[in-house]
Amino acid sequence: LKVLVTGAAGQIAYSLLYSIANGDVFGKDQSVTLVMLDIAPMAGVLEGVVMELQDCALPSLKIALQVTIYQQIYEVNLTLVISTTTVEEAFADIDYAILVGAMPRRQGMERKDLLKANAKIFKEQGQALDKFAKKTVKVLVVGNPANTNCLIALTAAPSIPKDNFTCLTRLDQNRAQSQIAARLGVSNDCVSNVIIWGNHSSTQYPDVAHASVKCGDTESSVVSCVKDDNWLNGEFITTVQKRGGAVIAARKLSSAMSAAKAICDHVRDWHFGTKGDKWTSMGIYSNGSNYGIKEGIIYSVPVRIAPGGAFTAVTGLSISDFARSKMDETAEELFGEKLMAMEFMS
Ligand SMILES: NC(=O)c1ccc[n+]([C@@H]2O[C@H](COP(=O)([O-])OP(=O)(O)OC[C@H]3O[C@@H](n4cnc5c(N)ncnc54)[C@H](O)[C@@H]3O)[C@@H](O)[C@H]2O)c1
Ligand SMILES: O=C(O)C[C@H](O)C(=O)O
Repeated sequence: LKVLVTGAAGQIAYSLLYSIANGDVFGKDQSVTLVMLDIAPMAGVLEGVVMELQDCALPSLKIALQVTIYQQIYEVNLTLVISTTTVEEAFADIDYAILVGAMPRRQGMERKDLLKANAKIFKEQGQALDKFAKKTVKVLVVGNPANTNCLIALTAAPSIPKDNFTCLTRLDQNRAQSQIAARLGVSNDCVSNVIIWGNHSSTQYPDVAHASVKCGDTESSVVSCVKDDNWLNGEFITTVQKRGGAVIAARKLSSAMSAAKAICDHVRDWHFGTKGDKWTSMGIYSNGSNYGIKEGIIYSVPVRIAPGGAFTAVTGLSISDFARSKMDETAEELFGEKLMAMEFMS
């Protein structure tokens, strides 16, 4: 497997690269060529990250480690990591593109305020995917605003199927799941089937109407266990919607460790599939057939994934009037971002 991580000298990648190299995403027995891309001024930092990866002396490594910085090649553990500063090299024949590289927001900004700065990165990288990547490449867009950047990349890569493009809302799902687990005093893995609808923004709708919690052998609905609709329809939703901002206010930097963990969860599920009747949320291209969401945006919905990566949106879930209005509000924001992106691109 050839796996590209962009923004490889940045703070999310600092956690993410370790997990991939350690076999936590594709398995310990899968050999992976890890391609690390950052912009030329970051080549020195990238070199330091590669040194650290080498110094981890990871035991299970079938991961390819070949390092090419300034034309130097280091061989590590008889395997190869390629680190590069050119887009052509980075995107050649890749199986996964994890597109992290982009400007993060600072305190007081909304994620869509980054569109002007980041849109052109995703146009260029969409074009590179179109030209150099395998046509089966699976693309995960993380850089914000993630949904609209994903749409920009997809539009610039017409030779790659639309279903190969996703954006990250797993961090929101993990946040929602952990809020519920904490409220009920259970461990996080007891809670399942939380849904994130729509945009990775403060209009997203974290929905627990179909979520369940497992205590021992019994599985019950989250709504019946929490027994507090005011909290579920109020503070719970706003906490999840605003969590990214709260982390920025506290850390003066946007989330990185939890973002890297969510990327690993997203890619692992996309690679190996979801289990049984469980689902997960991902931003996917809306073709107009799911839950009345119009065509032409990247909108987060629950999906089930087959081993190997084919996913289908979960259909037939009942949608309350409250949910309907939240789902429409976040779709509307995405159509607004799409218009803005088109202006910046023209
Ligand atoms: N979707 C999510 O859940 C989620 C979560 C956290 C952060 N993010 C977003 O992820 C992005 C990265 O966050 P970070 O904290 O790692 O930022 P960072 O500033 O620490 O790192 C970003 C890296 O990207 C590099 N970069 C910039 N332009 C590039 C290009 N054209 N090609 C390759 N690399 C490029 C920068 O040089 C830098 O090293 C931000 O946009 C942030 O808002 C999204
Ligand atoms: O909030 C941000 O800007 C970073 C990231 O999207 C997050 O949700 O933590």
